[in-house]
Amino acid sequence: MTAAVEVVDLVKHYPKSAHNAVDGLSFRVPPGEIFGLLGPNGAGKTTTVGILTTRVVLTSGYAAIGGVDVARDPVTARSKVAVVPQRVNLDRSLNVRQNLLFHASYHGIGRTERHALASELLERMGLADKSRARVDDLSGGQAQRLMIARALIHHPEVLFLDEPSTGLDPQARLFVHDRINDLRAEGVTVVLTTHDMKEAEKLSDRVGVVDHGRMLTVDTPAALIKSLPGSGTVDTRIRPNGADRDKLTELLAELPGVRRVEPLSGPATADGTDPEIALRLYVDADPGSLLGPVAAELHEHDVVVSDLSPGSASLEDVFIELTGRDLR
Ligand SMILES: Nc1ncnc2c1ncn2[C@@H]1O[C@H](COP(=O)(O)OP(=O)(O)OP(=O)(O)O)[C@@H](O)[C@H]1O
Repeated sequence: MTAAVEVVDLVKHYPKSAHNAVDGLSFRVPPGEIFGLLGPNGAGKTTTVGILTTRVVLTSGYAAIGGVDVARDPVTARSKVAVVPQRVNLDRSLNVRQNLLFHASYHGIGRTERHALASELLERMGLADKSRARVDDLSGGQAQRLMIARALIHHPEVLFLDEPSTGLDPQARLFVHDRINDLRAEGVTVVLTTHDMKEAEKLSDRVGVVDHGRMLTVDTPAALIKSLPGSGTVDTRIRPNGADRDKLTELLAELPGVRRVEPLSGPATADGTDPEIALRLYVDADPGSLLGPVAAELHEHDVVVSDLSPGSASLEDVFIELTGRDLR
């Protein structure tokens, strides 16, 4: 089956740059998949999306949309893609509906069809009553929904969404997530770039983690989490009661089945002398089976335990494990 997106040994070198922004990147997205393209700041995601949407010229390698080579036939490739950027780039001189009509006419859609499509998309994006509103009068969430409507008007095969819910309130975010899931049902391929690991985990069929212009791993969020050493967790909130915190952390880390222990942020007491602390234990064993031994160890050192709960690692843990904690 022809891939919706195919990238092979892709390289992008910006002039005067000391290193390649994209440095031998390869991945494949089958039609109808929601693919999360993840990576730290500067990893090369925007550049890759820029190449796939024909806004950036590749240095070497191959990039194709629905089998169309973006370097050889950018016009056809462009007709198959749509982009929803992070920043609002609507035409402020046009009203809401006109933004859609103008975009449809740019893509050669006839008058009757473009009016019907505009009405349908405004309805679907919850903007029917904003049809004549000025772009400047839209909220952030409404502008985002209008950009998604605009992106969909020429029936793209692949939709690139850049940080789709940054700055949206929970209601608007859920609405956008539901619409993205609708696209999956309709067979539209979605490439999602986001720094929100919860969003990526929730929406993506598979994710690819990029760093320094290279693909580190590609798999389903569940498989990536499962592959993480210590993919189970035990969270505990304790008051050390005078016990040495570093020593406690060491003792917990030495329990059989515990791989490592990390502090989670937690509230401190007013005087700061004996603050309550929250720790996360990453465990190889079944997290439930460790609750007893952890409680016993803490009890032995007179520590007050206010919470002890089993859980599982998250996509964020996978991301940090792969790309490290250093700021970029
Ligand atoms: N127009 C440009 N000219 C020169 N260097 C660039 C240009 N655009 C990006 N870069 C560099 O290329 C590298 C990759 O940047 P890119 O924007 O693709 O990363 P990103 O993963 O999208 O980052 P972010 O998550 O911050 O958006 C970075 O080192 C960046 O500084």
